Amino acid sequence: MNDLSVRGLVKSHGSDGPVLRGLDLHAGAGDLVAVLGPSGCGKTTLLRVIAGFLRADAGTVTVGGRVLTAPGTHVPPERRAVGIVAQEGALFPHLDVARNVAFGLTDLSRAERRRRVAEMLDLVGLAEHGRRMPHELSGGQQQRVSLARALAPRPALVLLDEPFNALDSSLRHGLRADVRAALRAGGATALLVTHDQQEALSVADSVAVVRDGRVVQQDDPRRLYHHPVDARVARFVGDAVVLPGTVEGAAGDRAGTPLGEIRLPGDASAGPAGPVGPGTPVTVLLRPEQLLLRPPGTAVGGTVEDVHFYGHDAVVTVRVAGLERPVEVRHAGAVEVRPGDPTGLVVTGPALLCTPGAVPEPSAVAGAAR
Ligand SMILES: Nc1ncnc2c1ncn2[C@@H]1O[C@H](COP(=O)(O)OP(=O)(O)OP(=O)(O)O)[C@@H](O)[C@H]1O
Repeated sequence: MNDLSVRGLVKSHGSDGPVLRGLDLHAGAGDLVAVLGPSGCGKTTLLRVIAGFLRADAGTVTVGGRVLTAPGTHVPPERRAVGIVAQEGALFPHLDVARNVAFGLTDLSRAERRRRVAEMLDLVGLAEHGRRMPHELSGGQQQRVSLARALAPRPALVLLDEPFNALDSSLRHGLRADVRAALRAGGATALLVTHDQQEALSVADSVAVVRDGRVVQQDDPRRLYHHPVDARVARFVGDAVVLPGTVEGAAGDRAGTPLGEIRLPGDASAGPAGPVGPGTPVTVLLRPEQLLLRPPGTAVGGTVEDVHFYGHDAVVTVRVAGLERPVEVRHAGAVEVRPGDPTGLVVTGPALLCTPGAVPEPSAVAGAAR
């Protein structure tokens, strides 16, 4: 079984401090794991170490129990059985599509090679394009060929480095789903590097969030979104509404906030600063979709400041007494309110996170910067 295990990986480029600082990551056999992190956090460095293009300073990489990188061990890239899909396809421009896909199939007979190429082109929906040259293909088609080429030699692991980056958003959406389906059908374990959280959440079986050269949380997409380990992860994988609050109730399981009383998540009473008792100031995070508009006078009152219509939904910003900045409400369906209208607001479900202490500046952030 081709599971990938990365343990304690350390890597510096030259004399600068390490880019990878003891990174741990796991991908089950056949899983697609997204590596998500901001630009410069070390995602490409991680892929290059796993592919064997870079030597690690410390740590191990194993695939299916086979040690590829470890102290004193460095299997060369061509012997790792790792397929790579680069940012812009990187097809050989002088070879047609079929020859590009056949490139790594040197061990097969001519007939077997032809069969495998046809199978791979079929898998990525390009069965009729074998004789085309790369420059005769769209960007999305080139990425499909690149995936077919990577999968053709039946690699144990496929590494995809921001493969949809150069494509426009309508194309990205369709290609993501096709790539995911092709990877599943091909049965390879895959690591997809991206800085796009929607991409990570929508295609991956699990998402590893990288920060400062380490994986700070690896979880399935739903758990990551609903149970982030800290506020930075919460705000990196989605928009957040940040509110000041005060713990209430003998059990310390609720917080009073300018948006009313909010239930705290299960483990909130033992935050990083220790047990949080009644009266303690806290910072409460919600997802914008937890806020609902209600008729004025029936809930916490506010004033509509702005309405941004996006077709499938609208974002309504509402000013509420006690909050320095307006909150954003994601509203599905017809939007009846206009700037200046009074409105009511309710919070559904428990807080996403609760941390002891006052809200860091700015004090109410909706759609936090990533
Ligand atoms: N060959 C190199 N020599 C020196 N520094 C490097 C080298 N390659 C990368 N770096 C540095 O290492 C850090 C991590 O780079 P890396 O490309 O791994 O990040 P990334 O997360 O993939 O970024 P991006 O999303 O922008 O591609 C950056 O600060 C980068 O400048």
